[in-house]
Amino acid sequence: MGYLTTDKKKITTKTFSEMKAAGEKIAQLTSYDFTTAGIIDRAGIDSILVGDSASNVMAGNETTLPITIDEMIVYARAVARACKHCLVVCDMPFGSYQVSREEAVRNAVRIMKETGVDAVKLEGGAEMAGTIGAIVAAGVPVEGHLGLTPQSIHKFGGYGLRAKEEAEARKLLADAHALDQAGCFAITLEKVPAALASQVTREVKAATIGIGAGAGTDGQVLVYADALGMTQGFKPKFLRHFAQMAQCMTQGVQSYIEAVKTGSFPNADESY
Ligand SMILES: Nc1nc(=O)c2c([nH]1)NC[C@@H]1CN(c3ccc(C(=O)N[C@@H](CCC(=O)O)C(=O)O)cc3)CN21
Ligand SMILES: CC(C)C(=O)C(=O)O
Ligand SMILES: [Mg+2]
Repeated sequence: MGYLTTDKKKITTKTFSEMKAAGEKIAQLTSYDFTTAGIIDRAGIDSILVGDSASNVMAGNETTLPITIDEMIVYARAVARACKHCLVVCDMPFGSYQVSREEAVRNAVRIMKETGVDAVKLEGGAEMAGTIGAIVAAGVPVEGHLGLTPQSIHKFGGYGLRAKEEAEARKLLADAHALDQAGCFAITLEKVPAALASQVTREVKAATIGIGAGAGTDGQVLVYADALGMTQGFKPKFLRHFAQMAQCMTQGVQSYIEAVKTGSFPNADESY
């Protein structure tokens, strides 16, 4: 865990269960690079997720499917280096845990060894319980992910609301219990009805972290670039912009251009 530069305690998976028990909400954002993660960590976030949304946000892909474990490791290592306080979780990318239990454990161990993150996260329900159990048994904390699972986009055919029918809701509840029993310390609930997310939250030991899952979960997660208003075309109903970074950056860039073009930058003080 190492020494911290301020008095704020390092957050662990145990802190998550203490926060759940105390009813203290958990705030998680994604991040993929050293500079941004440092700002988010020092701002006091509880957890950073190195999401496979890096595939979209960092690499410009349409989906999360193409990102590789080697790419995730580069992002995760940079984030882990920057974080002194928050719990850092790394998404296992598509293909790195579905083939076999052995390969899943090998890749989870590799992420831990090569990045310095605190935990891994993977998508799926009861069908992943055995894999999750094996990763947890190897000593690696696992966060689950239910509801809208973007790595299965081609199976579902869209990013619509999940588990709105009774049968799907019952399946999600059973999946949540399976993940809980497999030893997940947390479960992401993405784009599901608020009432269902609240029920899962009441019934499982794991801390639930919602995105488009209402206010009843133990915590919330957003892609940082969405939350800070950088991804301007993306505005699902669940998203709130907490800053207008695209506007702010545009103004900064235009000031720079203007200063270069007019010759006001660099001035004498900025020259040798
Ligand atoms: N920038 C970014 N933010 C995310 O939240 C995110 C990613 N990228 N990449 C991976 C997944 C994909 N995610 C998504 C994608 C779409 C919606 C969504 O609600 N889209 C539409 C509605 C689509 C529909 O109803 O079929 C929208 O309203 O924008 C939500 C989460 C969440 N993740
Ligand atoms: C949106 C969150 C939960 C995620 O999985 C990601 O950013 O990859
Ligand atoms: Mg993800």
